[in-house]
Amino acid sequence: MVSPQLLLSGTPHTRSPLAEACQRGRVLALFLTPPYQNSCPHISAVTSPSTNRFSARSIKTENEPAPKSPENEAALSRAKSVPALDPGRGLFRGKSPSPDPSPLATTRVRSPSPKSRTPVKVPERFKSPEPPQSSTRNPERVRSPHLADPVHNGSASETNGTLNGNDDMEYSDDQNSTRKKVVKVVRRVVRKVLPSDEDEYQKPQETAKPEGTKSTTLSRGFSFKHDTVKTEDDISRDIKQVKQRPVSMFVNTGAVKAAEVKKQEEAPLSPTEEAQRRLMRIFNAPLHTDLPKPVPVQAPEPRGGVQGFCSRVTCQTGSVEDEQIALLQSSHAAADRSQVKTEEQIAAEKDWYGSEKVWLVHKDGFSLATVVKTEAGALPEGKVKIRLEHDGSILDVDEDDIEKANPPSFDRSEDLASLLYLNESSVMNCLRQRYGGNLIHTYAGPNTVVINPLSMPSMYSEKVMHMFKGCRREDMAPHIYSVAQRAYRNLLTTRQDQSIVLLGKSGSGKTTNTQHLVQYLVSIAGSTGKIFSAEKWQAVYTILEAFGNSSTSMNSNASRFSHVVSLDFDQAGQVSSASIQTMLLEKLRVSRRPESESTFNVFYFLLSGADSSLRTELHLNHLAENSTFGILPQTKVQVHK
Ligand SMILES: Nc1ncnc2c1ncn2[C@@H]1O[C@H](COP(=O)(O)OP(=O)(O)OP(=O)(O)O)[C@@H](O)[C@H]1O
Repeated sequence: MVSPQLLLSGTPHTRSPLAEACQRGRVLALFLTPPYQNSCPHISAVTSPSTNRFSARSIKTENEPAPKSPENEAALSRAKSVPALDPGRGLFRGKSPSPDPSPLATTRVRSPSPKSRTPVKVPERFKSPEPPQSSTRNPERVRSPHLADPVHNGSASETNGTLNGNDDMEYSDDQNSTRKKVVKVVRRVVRKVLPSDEDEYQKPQETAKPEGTKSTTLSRGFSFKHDTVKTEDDISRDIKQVKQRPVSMFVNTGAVKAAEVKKQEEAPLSPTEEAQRRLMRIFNAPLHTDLPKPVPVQAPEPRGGVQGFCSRVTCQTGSVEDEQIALLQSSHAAADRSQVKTEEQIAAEKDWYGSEKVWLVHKDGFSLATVVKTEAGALPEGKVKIRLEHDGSILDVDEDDIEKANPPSFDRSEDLASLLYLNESSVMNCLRQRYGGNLIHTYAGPNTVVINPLSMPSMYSEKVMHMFKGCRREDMAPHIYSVAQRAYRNLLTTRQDQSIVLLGKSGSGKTTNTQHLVQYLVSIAGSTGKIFSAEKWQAVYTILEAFGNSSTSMNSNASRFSHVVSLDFDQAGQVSSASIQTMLLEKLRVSRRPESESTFNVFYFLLSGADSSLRTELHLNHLAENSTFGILPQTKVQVHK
């Protein structure tokens, strides 16, 4: 299962990559600002461009000054007492946090939007439904204007049926049953002719409606997910989803994916889905047996100079951590060595080129083949004869379906840009070979591709960090720490802003890698007066995650907002302040959450933290026990110093 990829770039900051990234969707960005800059003007480059109209509008609205009103003034005065989330005025700047930071921290990490929110005029049809009218009331008062006249054709009454269910008392039973039948038939026909998303969306609600639950007074054009009475099962299911998260992230995702794959086998796939499945097949396929065996894990001898490997850590103990270091070192050394070829290798490569190896691209991935030479005119134009390597079968295929293969020495190439033949199959083959050897990071020119390992490898530790400290990019194996190191080094040598933008689909590891970047920078650079630390960052992020993360079909702890982290450095190269700006929070999830996905984590945390009297008071006493999330009431408030 797996392998969403993640593209990272650690290049000197310019507006264009960020703007481009933002146009593509949700991104994470990390800015490093040298000492001469007190504020970071680039955040606007992240916030303003967006192709998502809804998001763009909400940002714009939120940033506009609000009209003066008592409420707004109160909000403004509140905002004044809270440090703004300007990049230059970081959360961690200045004094250490007060001993009881929890309420303040929550406010301080808020997106700056509320203080200037413009009241939105809600169109009449989008307003919350009125409470159901009592049947003793005068029907004239509650009747919808659409039903001023008695309706006999059924369809019209269906459109408004839920608005005036009680009004129908004036009809006789016979009329009612006939009407209902007609409504059913019309509804069925309409659904068949015009199957819409909305219908699909409403279907589960109808089936899930518990017996005895009255229809809610909703217009057909808009409905709230929670307007149907939520059963204990629904709530417990949501709780379970969150509970399962820390235990087995990928088992969950895998189960969902497996179910999806089954479904998709029946339905035609979109090009994106098809590409995703092809990717999964490639990464799940066993490694090609003809390829050279992985280089034995052993630390190379430390060498100095520009081309030498920057080896600060030697492996003595043989722990898992050391193995990882040795693996990185040996793969880098092997890549280095591959530039100097022995006579044997040169001869083997000559053979390779002489036999003209190609990749045959097919729907399951690509297969190695050799072009069979034929006489001119023996094959129709545009066709080529090949012999597949794995079973020796001869095929006539389209020229467009083959791509040139690189010699095996390029299989674990550290930089995709250095491949002799740069095509999709060769790139995938290189990534696949590296992934099979536990090497999830690969350079792609100035960028770095990271493949989600779906496990917790020991490639992130202080020891590994130390290995990268002070090194140059060419002396280091590809790693997320080398991205951070390169940005830090550039910052110190050029005194220019640096940015690292993380791109990738949901679940590809943007958040995880941001954590590693921050951790690396703060532990390597240090922090002035310990104002900033990895623990403080983690504490802030815990709160952000509670309010902005939820379980989705792609990721059981998906961030439903974008954020920009800025680190400011002083003359000594230490972190002097940090800030985080959040944007594009998927607020709609509160009122309209997608089927089989949860709402924001904080709701489940609150439920699990409520004591029994509060639960009884709120009629929540039938919910699962407090320990559902492993958060006990007395320990649920954690103060991070
Ligand atoms: N390099 C990695 N090493 C270990 N685990 C990883 C790595 N990258 C991702 N993961 C795991 O994959 C899961 C998803 O990662 P993460 O939440 O960072 O993805 P994301 O891109 O931020 O997703 P979203 O956009 O939905 O928020 C996490 O459980 C994380 O532990």
